[in-house]
Formats: sequence, C-alpha cells, structure tokens
Amino acid sequence: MSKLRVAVLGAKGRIGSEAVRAVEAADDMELVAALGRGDELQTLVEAGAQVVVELTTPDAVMDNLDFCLRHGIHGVVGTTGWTEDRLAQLRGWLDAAPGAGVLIAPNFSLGAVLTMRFAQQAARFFESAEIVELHHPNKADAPSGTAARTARLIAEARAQAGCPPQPDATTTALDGARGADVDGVPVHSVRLRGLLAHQEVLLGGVGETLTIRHDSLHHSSFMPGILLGVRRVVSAPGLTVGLENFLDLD
Ligand SMILES: NC(=O)C1=CN([C@@H]2O[C@H](COP(=O)(O)OP(=O)(O)OC[C@H]3O[C@@H](n4cnc5c(N)ncnc54)[C@H](OP(=O)(O)O)[C@@H]3O)[C@@H](O)[C@H]2O)C=CC1
Ligand SMILES: O=C(O)C1=N[C@H](C(=O)O)C[C@H](O)C1
Repeated sequence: MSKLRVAVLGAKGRIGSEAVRAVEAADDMELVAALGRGDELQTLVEAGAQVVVELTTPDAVMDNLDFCLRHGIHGVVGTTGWTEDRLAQLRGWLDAAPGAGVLIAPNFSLGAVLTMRFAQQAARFFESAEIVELHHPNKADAPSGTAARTARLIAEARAQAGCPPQPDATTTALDGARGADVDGVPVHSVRLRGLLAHQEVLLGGVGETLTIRHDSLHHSSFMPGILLGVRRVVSAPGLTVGLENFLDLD
C-alpha cells in the first residue's frame, strides 16, 4: 500500500518538531516537507503533499489553510485561535474544495479529549463549573484552545438541560480576578515555568465538588492523535472539529 504523503508546517516549533519525528517514524507515512516561517508554500505542491499538519500560530494558520485547500491538500490542524468567523470562512473554502477535509483538534491528547467529554457529561448535574488551565510561559494565547472548547461544551450541555446561570455573588473584583468569561463559564489561565499543558475542570454542587484533571507531561502525548488525524482526514471531507469524532467514543 502506498504511504500517505505528509507535510508539517511549523516544523521547527515545540510541537511541530515532535510531529516531524512522529511522521518520520510512522510506517504508513512519508514526510515530504517540513516548513517553517518564511518557507514557500509552493513546496507543498511540488512535494506532492496529501496532508498538511498545521502547527504554527493563530496569525499564520488561515493563510496556510487557504493555500492548502486551493491545492486540494487535506489539513490536520492543532493551531489555536478559532472563532466562529474563522470557522465560517474555513467552511466556505471547503465548499469550494470538494473532497478535501480539515480536522481542527483543540487538543490531540487522548486524556484531554476524554476530559472534555467527561466535563460535557457532568456539566448539567452541578450548579457551578469553572476551568483552570495551566501552561508553559512561552504560550502566546490565553485562554488555551482546549479550555475555550471545554467551556463551550459545558455551556452547551447546561443550556440543553435548561440549567440556570451559575451562582456568583461577586459585585466588586479586580480585573481578571474571576477569569475570562467563555459562554458563562469562568476560565482561569496560569503560565508557569516547568509546566507543559494541564487543565482542571471544577464542578460544584451542594455539599460536593468534582474535579476532572488532565496533564500533558511531554509533547509525545499529542502524537498518536496527530497520526490518527492524518490517517482519518483523507476520507473525511469537509470540516471536523474535535478528535473525538475519529475516536468512536459513543
Ligand atoms: N492541538 C494540540 O493538541 C496542540 C496545539 N498546540 C498549538 O500549536 C501551536 C504551536 O504551538 P508551539 O509549537 O508550542 O509554538 P511554537 O512557537 O514553538 O511553534 C510555532 C512554529 O510555527 C512557526 N511559524 C510561524 N509562522 C509560520 C508560517 N507562516 N509558516 C510556517 N511556520 C510558521 C514558528 O516560527 P518562528 O519561531 O520563526 O515564529 C514556530 O517555529 C499553538 O497554537 C499551540 O497552542 C500546541 C500543542 C498541542
Ligand atoms: O500551546 C500549547 O502548548 C498547547 N496548546 C493547545 C491549547 O491551547 O489548548 C493544546 C495544549 O493545551 C497545548
């Protein structure tokens, strides 16, 4: 069977450099390009890339995906910064590129995907839900893409179940003391040397709390998810948001 021809964008970055090694080590894949800032995207076409793994920055990701989809190249995207407007634009490009698929994975690690799923399932049973995400201090964006996604899933689950707004009697606070409000769920961001990527979902009811915690201790935690995404996206046209869609969790 022929190998999947894979390129990595952001290949010199923290996760991109690990992804380059993972693709090189995969028996069913061939690394055909490893590009960084300033490299010519045309190289992807000349190298015959079928799938691009996009691990750059929120500033770069849209132009990169536009190029890929105009050339019929599938995308597996870990880069953060997704808004409804950006998703709508991406859907438009996908409509014009029949057969092409893009996976956006807020988090490629299995534990983080399960954390999101468990939080979504538990959300309606508790009055209060808050998220604390903790990352290395070189991270550019806050809150993390994972925390934003988790908060939205919690908010959706609570809205569907008809839950009232969370209790919070705060009337005076320093800016930021109650975190960022993501669809009514407070999200608190910690940046600390020594950490990689961690998240706690705190749920509270009368007389009890439930804490769901996940820790990524090394970038290797993201690699099985990236490789799975590459294998599956070639037969998943259109937009897929969340690795859970390729994990048969239900
Ligand atoms: N979904 C997931 O599971 C994960 C997602 N991430 C996300 O991935 C992204 C990258 O994270 P991280 O590796 O830590 O960040 P880094 O800053 O270490 O890496 C980003 C890399 O992209 C390069 N780059 C910038 N612009 C371009 C461009 N136009 N074309 C090609 N390369 C470019 C940068 O080059 P230069 O240094 O010259 O600017 C840098 O080497 C972030 O959004 C992060 O949140 C990270 C881990 C897991
Ligand atoms: O920048 C990181 O490191 C990570 N970014 C992603 C995010 O913002 O959620 C995924 C993971 O948390 C690591």
